[in-house]
Amino acid sequence: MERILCLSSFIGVIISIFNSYLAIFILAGLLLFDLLSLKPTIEKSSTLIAFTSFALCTITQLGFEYLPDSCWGISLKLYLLSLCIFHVSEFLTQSYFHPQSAKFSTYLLNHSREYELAIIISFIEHAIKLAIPFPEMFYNWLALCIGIFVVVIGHFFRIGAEINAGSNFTHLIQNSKKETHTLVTSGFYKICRHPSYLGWFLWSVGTQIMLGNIICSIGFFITSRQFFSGRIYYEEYTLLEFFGTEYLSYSKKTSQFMPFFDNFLNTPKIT
Ligand SMILES: C[S@@+](CC[C@H](N)C(=O)[O-])C[C@H]1O[C@@H](n2cnc3c(N)ncnc32)[C@H](O)[C@@H]1O
Repeated sequence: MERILCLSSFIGVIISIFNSYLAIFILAGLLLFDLLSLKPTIEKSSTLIAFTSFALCTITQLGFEYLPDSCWGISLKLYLLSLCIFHVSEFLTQSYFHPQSAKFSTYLLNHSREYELAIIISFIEHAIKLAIPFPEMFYNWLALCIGIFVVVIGHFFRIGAEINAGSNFTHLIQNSKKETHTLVTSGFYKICRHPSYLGWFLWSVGTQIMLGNIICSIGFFITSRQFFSGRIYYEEYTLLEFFGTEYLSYSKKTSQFMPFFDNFLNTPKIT
Protein backbone atom coordinates (compact mmCIF):
# COMPACT_ATOMS: atom_id res chain seq x y z
CA MET A 1 0.00 0.00 0.00
CA GLU A 2 2.76 2.48 0.98
CA ARG A 3 4.61 1.73 -2.26
CA ILE A 4 1.55 3.04 -4.15
CA LEU A 5 2.22 6.46 -2.60
CA CYS A 6 5.83 6.42 -3.79
CA LEU A 7 4.62 5.29 -7.22
CA SER A 8 1.96 8.04 -7.29
CA SER A 9 4.66 10.70 -7.28
CA PHE A 10 6.34 8.99 -10.25
CA ILE A 11 3.01 8.75 -12.03
CA GLY A 12 2.54 12.52 -11.52
CA VAL A 13 5.93 13.21 -13.12
CA ILE A 14 5.32 10.84 -16.05
CA ILE A 15 1.84 12.12 -16.91
CA SER A 16 3.04 15.72 -16.86
CA ILE A 17 5.89 14.82 -19.25
CA PHE A 18 3.62 13.01 -21.70
CA ASN A 19 0.92 15.61 -21.09
CA SER A 20 -2.15 13.85 -22.47
CA TYR A 21 -5.80 13.39 -21.57
CA LEU A 22 -4.67 10.11 -20.05
CA ALA A 23 -3.58 12.21 -17.05
CA ILE A 24 -7.21 12.90 -16.13
CA PHE A 25 -8.07 9.19 -16.23
CA ILE A 26 -5.00 8.20 -14.20
CA LEU A 27 -5.68 10.85 -11.54
CA ALA A 28 -9.34 9.76 -11.47
CA GLY A 29 -8.16 6.15 -11.03
CA LEU A 30 -5.99 7.15 -8.08
CA LEU A 31 -8.90 9.08 -6.57
CA LEU A 32 -11.03 5.94 -6.85
CA PHE A 33 -8.24 3.94 -5.23
CA ASP A 34 -8.13 6.47 -2.36
CA LEU A 35 -11.87 6.28 -1.86
CA LEU A 36 -11.89 2.48 -1.90
CA SER A 37 -8.93 2.16 0.46
CA LEU A 38 -10.57 4.67 2.84
CA LYS A 39 -7.39 6.55 3.71
CA PRO A 40 -7.88 8.32 7.03
CA THR A 41 -6.05 11.55 6.10
CA ILE A 42 -5.69 13.75 3.04
CA GLU A 43 -1.93 13.92 3.77
CA LYS A 44 -1.68 10.26 2.75
CA SER A 45 -3.84 10.53 -0.34
CA SER A 46 -2.20 9.11 -3.48
CA THR A 47 -4.23 11.56 -5.60
CA LEU A 48 -2.72 14.51 -3.73
CA ILE A 49 0.78 13.00 -3.98
CA ALA A 50 0.43 12.41 -7.75
CA PHE A 51 -1.18 15.79 -8.30
CA THR A 52 1.63 17.60 -6.44
CA SER A 53 4.42 16.22 -8.62
CA PHE A 54 2.18 16.65 -11.69
CA ALA A 55 1.62 20.32 -10.77
CA LEU A 56 5.32 21.00 -10.03
CA CYS A 57 6.41 19.48 -13.36
CA THR A 58 3.60 21.17 -15.32
CA ILE A 59 4.42 24.64 -13.91
CA THR A 60 8.06 24.05 -14.90
CA GLN A 61 7.02 22.99 -18.40
CA LEU A 62 4.78 26.05 -18.79
CA GLY A 63 7.72 28.21 -17.73
CA PHE A 64 9.90 26.63 -20.40
CA GLU A 65 7.18 27.11 -23.00
CA TYR A 66 6.17 30.70 -22.31
CA LEU A 67 9.10 32.52 -20.67
CA PRO A 68 11.47 34.31 -23.08
CA ASP A 69 14.97 33.11 -23.90
CA SER A 70 16.55 36.26 -22.45
CA CYS A 71 18.79 36.14 -19.39
CA TRP A 72 15.96 36.88 -16.93
CA GLY A 73 13.64 34.40 -18.66
CA ILE A 74 16.20 31.59 -18.66
CA SER A 75 17.10 32.20 -15.01
CA LEU A 76 13.43 32.00 -14.04
CA LYS A 77 12.90 28.82 -16.08
CA LEU A 78 15.88 27.22 -14.36
CA TYR A 79 14.64 28.38 -10.94
CA LEU A 80 11.30 26.64 -11.55
CA LEU A 81 13.12 23.52 -12.75
CA SER A 82 15.39 23.53 -9.73
CA LEU A 83 12.48 23.93 -7.27
CA CYS A 84 10.71 21.07 -9.03
CA ILE A 85 13.80 18.79 -8.86
CA PHE A 86 14.34 19.65 -5.19
CA HIS A 87 10.81 18.89 -3.98
CA VAL A 88 10.13 15.86 -6.16
CA SER A 89 13.49 14.29 -5.29
CA GLU A 90 12.83 14.88 -1.56
CA PHE A 91 9.62 12.93 -1.88
CA LEU A 92 11.05 10.15 -4.04
CA THR A 93 14.15 9.46 -1.93
CA GLN A 94 12.39 9.65 1.42
CA SER A 95 9.35 7.62 0.35
CA TYR A 96 11.68 4.99 -1.09
CA PHE A 97 13.59 4.54 2.20
CA HIS A 98 10.65 5.22 4.54
CA PRO A 99 7.52 4.18 2.61
CA GLN A 100 5.48 3.89 5.81
CA SER A 101 5.89 7.59 6.63
CA ALA A 102 5.47 9.01 3.10
CA LYS A 103 2.91 11.80 2.98
CA PHE A 104 2.29 15.20 1.38
CA SER A 105 4.69 16.93 3.77
CA THR A 106 7.51 14.65 2.54
CA TYR A 107 7.70 17.03 -0.45
CA LEU A 108 8.91 19.64 2.11
CA LEU A 109 6.76 22.23 0.34
CA ASN A 110 5.13 23.31 3.59
CA HIS A 111 7.91 22.60 6.08
CA SER A 112 8.11 26.14 7.51
CA ARG A 113 6.55 29.59 7.15
CA GLU A 114 10.08 31.05 6.77
CA TYR A 115 10.80 28.83 3.77
CA GLU A 116 7.52 29.68 2.05
CA LEU A 117 8.14 33.39 2.67
CA ALA A 118 11.70 33.16 1.34
CA ILE A 119 10.49 31.58 -1.93
CA ILE A 120 7.78 34.25 -2.37
CA ILE A 121 10.28 37.07 -1.69
CA SER A 122 12.71 35.60 -4.23
CA PHE A 123 10.02 35.77 -6.95
CA ILE A 124 9.14 39.33 -5.90
CA GLU A 125 12.77 40.52 -6.04
CA HIS A 126 13.13 38.93 -9.47
CA ALA A 127 9.95 40.66 -10.71
CA ILE A 128 10.79 44.10 -9.22
CA LYS A 129 14.01 44.23 -11.26
CA LEU A 130 11.96 44.00 -14.44
CA ALA A 131 10.05 47.14 -13.51
CA ILE A 132 13.10 49.38 -12.97
CA PRO A 133 15.18 51.08 -15.68
CA PHE A 134 18.16 49.10 -17.01
CA PRO A 135 17.17 45.66 -15.68
CA GLU A 136 20.18 44.22 -17.53
CA MET A 137 22.28 45.63 -14.67
CA PHE A 138 20.93 42.85 -12.49
CA TYR A 139 20.36 40.02 -14.95
CA ASN A 140 23.72 38.94 -16.16
CA TRP A 141 25.03 35.82 -17.84
CA LEU A 142 28.04 35.48 -15.54
CA ALA A 143 25.83 35.35 -12.41
CA LEU A 144 23.56 32.90 -14.23
CA CYS A 145 26.48 30.55 -15.03
CA ILE A 146 27.96 30.77 -11.51
CA GLY A 147 24.50 30.17 -10.04
CA ILE A 148 23.86 27.12 -12.24
CA PHE A 149 27.23 25.66 -11.20
CA VAL A 150 26.48 26.13 -7.47
CA VAL A 151 22.91 24.80 -7.84
CA VAL A 152 24.09 21.65 -9.64
CA ILE A 153 26.64 20.93 -6.89
CA GLY A 154 23.91 21.60 -4.31
CA HIS A 155 21.51 19.10 -5.91
CA PHE A 156 24.33 16.58 -6.25
CA PHE A 157 25.22 16.78 -2.54
CA ARG A 158 21.63 16.84 -1.30
CA ILE A 159 20.31 13.91 -3.37
CA GLY A 160 23.60 11.99 -3.17
CA ALA A 161 23.76 12.25 0.64
CA GLU A 162 20.15 11.12 1.05
CA ILE A 163 20.76 8.04 -1.10
CA ASN A 164 24.12 7.47 0.61
CA ALA A 165 22.62 7.50 4.13
CA GLY A 166 19.59 5.44 3.05
CA SER A 167 17.20 4.59 5.87
CA ASN A 168 19.47 6.36 8.42
CA PHE A 169 18.39 9.66 6.84
CA THR A 170 15.13 11.11 8.12
CA HIS A 171 13.71 14.58 7.53
CA LEU A 172 13.12 15.01 11.26
CA ILE A 173 16.08 14.73 13.64
CA GLN A 174 15.70 11.53 15.64
CA ASN A 175 15.71 11.98 19.44
CA SER A 176 16.10 8.31 20.26
CA LYS A 177 18.25 5.74 18.52
CA LYS A 178 16.52 3.07 16.45
CA GLU A 179 18.12 -0.38 16.52
CA THR A 180 18.75 -0.23 12.78
CA HIS A 181 20.39 3.22 12.92
CA THR A 182 24.07 2.99 11.96
CA LEU A 183 26.64 5.77 11.63
CA VAL A 184 27.38 6.56 7.98
CA THR A 185 30.96 7.75 7.44
CA SER A 186 31.66 6.88 3.80
CA GLY A 187 30.86 8.43 0.41
CA PHE A 188 29.49 11.96 0.79
CA TYR A 189 29.83 11.60 4.57
CA LYS A 190 33.60 11.35 4.12
CA ILE A 191 33.68 14.82 2.55
CA CYS A 192 31.85 16.42 5.50
CA ARG A 193 29.58 15.40 8.36
CA HIS A 194 26.49 17.18 7.00
CA PRO A 195 26.56 16.79 3.21
CA SER A 196 22.80 17.04 2.70
CA TYR A 197 22.68 20.32 4.65
CA LEU A 198 25.65 21.56 2.64
CA GLY A 199 23.74 20.60 -0.51
CA TRP A 200 20.63 22.44 0.64
CA PHE A 201 22.70 25.51 1.59
CA LEU A 202 24.47 25.61 -1.81
CA TRP A 203 21.20 25.00 -3.63
CA SER A 204 19.36 27.80 -1.84
CA VAL A 205 22.09 30.42 -2.26
CA GLY A 206 22.91 29.22 -5.79
CA THR A 207 19.33 29.70 -6.99
CA GLN A 208 19.43 33.36 -5.90
CA ILE A 209 22.79 34.00 -7.59
CA MET A 210 21.33 32.36 -10.71
CA LEU A 211 18.34 34.75 -10.58
CA GLY A 212 20.64 37.75 -10.08
CA ASN A 213 18.78 38.50 -6.81
CA ILE A 214 21.35 40.47 -4.82
CA ILE A 215 19.21 41.00 -1.69
CA CYS A 216 18.00 37.38 -1.59
CA SER A 217 21.50 35.99 -2.25
CA ILE A 218 22.76 37.77 0.87
CA GLY A 219 19.55 37.05 2.82
CA PHE A 220 19.53 33.34 1.95
CA PHE A 221 23.24 33.06 2.79
CA ILE A 222 22.81 34.60 6.26
CA THR A 223 19.54 32.87 7.19
CA SER A 224 20.54 29.39 5.90
CA ARG A 225 23.88 29.62 7.70
CA GLN A 226 22.08 30.61 10.89
CA PHE A 227 19.48 27.87 10.48
CA PHE A 228 22.03 25.10 9.87
CA SER A 229 24.24 26.28 12.75
CA GLY A 230 21.41 25.72 15.21
CA ARG A 231 20.21 22.50 13.61
CA ILE A 232 23.68 20.93 13.40
CA TYR A 233 24.45 21.87 16.99
CA TYR A 234 21.40 19.93 18.18
CA GLU A 235 21.85 17.04 15.71
CA GLU A 236 25.48 16.47 16.72
CA TYR A 237 24.42 16.39 20.35
CA THR A 238 21.99 13.52 19.58
CA LEU A 239 24.54 11.72 17.37
CA LEU A 240 27.09 11.86 20.21
CA GLU A 241 24.50 10.32 22.51
CA PHE A 242 23.74 7.56 19.98
CA PHE A 243 27.26 6.68 18.84
CA GLY A 244 29.61 8.08 21.54
CA THR A 245 33.31 7.55 20.78
CA GLU A 246 32.51 6.33 17.25
CA TYR A 247 31.06 9.77 16.46
CA LEU A 248 33.94 11.54 18.23
CA SER A 249 36.59 9.80 16.15
CA TYR A 250 34.53 10.39 12.97
CA SER A 251 34.29 14.11 13.75
CA LYS A 252 38.05 14.33 14.30
CA LYS A 253 38.70 13.01 10.80
CA THR A 254 35.90 14.80 8.92
CA SER A 255 35.03 18.49 8.43
CA GLN A 256 31.75 19.57 9.91
CA PHE A 257 30.07 21.42 7.06
CA MET A 258 32.09 23.29 4.44
CA PRO A 259 35.24 21.33 3.57
CA PHE A 260 38.41 23.46 4.03
CA PHE A 261 36.42 26.12 5.99
CA ASP A 262 36.07 24.56 9.39
CA ASN A 263 34.80 27.73 11.06
CA PHE A 264 32.08 28.36 8.50
CA LEU A 265 29.28 27.78 11.05
CA ASN A 266 29.11 29.19 14.58
CA THR A 267 28.64 25.72 16.00
CA PRO A 268 31.03 24.53 18.72
CA LYS A 269 33.51 21.98 17.37
CA ILE A 270 33.53 18.48 18.81
CA THR A 271 36.99 17.32 19.87
C1 LIG B 1 17.87 15.49 7.85
S1 LIG B 1 19.00 14.18 8.18
C2 LIG B 1 20.52 15.08 7.94
C3 LIG B 1 21.73 14.20 7.89
C4 LIG B 1 23.05 14.95 7.87
N1 LIG B 1 23.07 15.99 8.85
C5 LIG B 1 23.35 15.52 6.52
O1 LIG B 1 23.39 16.75 6.39
O2 LIG B 1 23.53 14.75 5.57
C6 LIG B 1 18.88 14.07 9.93
C7 LIG B 1 19.00 12.66 10.48
O3 LIG B 1 20.17 12.04 10.00
C8 LIG B 1 20.83 11.35 11.05
N2 LIG B 1 22.27 11.43 10.77
C9 LIG B 1 23.02 12.54 10.62
N3 LIG B 1 24.29 12.23 10.32
C10 LIG B 1 24.36 10.89 10.28
C11 LIG B 1 25.39 9.96 10.01
N4 LIG B 1 26.62 10.36 9.71
N5 LIG B 1 25.08 8.64 10.05
C12 LIG B 1 23.83 8.23 10.33
N6 LIG B 1 22.81 9.04 10.59
C13 LIG B 1 23.05 10.36 10.56
C14 LIG B 1 20.47 12.07 12.33
O4 LIG B 1 20.39 11.20 13.43
C15 LIG B 1 19.11 12.67 12.01
O5 LIG B 1 18.04 11.93 12.54
